[in-house]
Amino acid sequence: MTTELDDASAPEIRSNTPGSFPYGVLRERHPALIQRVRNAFPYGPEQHRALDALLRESTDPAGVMEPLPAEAGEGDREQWERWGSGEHVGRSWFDAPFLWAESYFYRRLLDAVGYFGPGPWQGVDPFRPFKQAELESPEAHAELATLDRLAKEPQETQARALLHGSLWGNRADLGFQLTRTPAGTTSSALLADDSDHLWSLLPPGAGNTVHLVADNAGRELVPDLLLIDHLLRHAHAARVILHVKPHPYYVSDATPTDVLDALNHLKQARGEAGETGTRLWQATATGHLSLRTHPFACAPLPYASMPDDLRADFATATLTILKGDLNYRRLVGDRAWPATTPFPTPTSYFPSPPAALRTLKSDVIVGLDEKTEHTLTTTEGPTWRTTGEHAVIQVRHTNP
Ligand SMILES: O=P(O)(O)OC[C@@]1(O)O[C@H](CO)[C@@H](O)[C@@H]1O
Repeated sequence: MTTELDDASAPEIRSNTPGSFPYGVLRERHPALIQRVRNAFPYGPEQHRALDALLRESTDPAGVMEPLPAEAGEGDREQWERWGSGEHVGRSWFDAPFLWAESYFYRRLLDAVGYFGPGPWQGVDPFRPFKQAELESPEAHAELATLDRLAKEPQETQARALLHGSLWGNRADLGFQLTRTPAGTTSSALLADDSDHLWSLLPPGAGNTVHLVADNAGRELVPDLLLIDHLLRHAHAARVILHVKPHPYYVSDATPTDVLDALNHLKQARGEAGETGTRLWQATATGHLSLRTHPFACAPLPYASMPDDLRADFATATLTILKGDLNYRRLVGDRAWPATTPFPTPTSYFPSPPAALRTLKSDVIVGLDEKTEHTLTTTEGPTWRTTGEHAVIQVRHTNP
């Protein structure tokens, strides 16, 4: 789905420029993450050796991507071949597309800690302690308590608050927190706000199907579930399909276990939050809310390359809500687009109207007006793209 035009006007982002955001992710964020994972589990010498090797290999600008280990199943290898391992393995981590290198890093990290087994660490999510701590944080409990007050507000106010809760929940991303400096003087701001379009696509009682492609677990997934409950309860959606990752990925990305944790967290809460948890639990039993774990959710590729079965699934949606930074990169393509590129241009291939709810945590951005881009660049320098202080709600409201 990549055209020569894309390559010329919007080259793919790579990590080979010292001082750039992607270079920092490979050189600083990944080593910090490996250290956190080591500290969180009593891994044995085998896992520590594998982590050492991955650290050396992936942070050395002269290092090359090693292949998946021999234990990786035939199916998995074939899948990674389809996703481009033949082209990138054996070459520099820094010269590969940033999206590809990052995704492969997570796949290799899971291997290093024995996630794919066999062995005692098989299936043990190396990021689970961080996700759980976040769910149990005072902030997470305080957020739930505000629901009792919100329930007394008019429905429109509730809808707006829950949409914004889901959007800004994306700031609570554990990977991002590894190297984020405390918020400065800049105030958080929505740089594009198509929320009226979003609601206009979901008239109540129209039997709408909403797909929500989740991002992080914990303090992002909980507000996502609250938004889903609102959509179902007020008939903006007759049915919601929640897409999560089939296995751990990008530190805090949500898996089915995380959905279960979040639902239990809600169900066990008092007041409105508890009632929401019970309703969502019932919605799964009746099929009004269902889960998807397509393998492509962990692919190192943009959605423009999605397989036919996933394309057919998304095509059933009245609206597909894509959460977070990584989904944004995959939706528009991880490319140095001019920031003023209209949002419908790089998303024209998507088989249903897409809505991106994203806080800005990487360089990619489209759909801004010239004045906004100019003001941000002159007042904040290039970091406005990556601090997570800004956000967008962008909707392409037409079918392809
Ligand atoms: O998708 P999310 O959770 O919003 O963000 C993922 C993220 O933290 O990971 C990448 C760097 O590691 C960046 O693209 C982005 O900031």
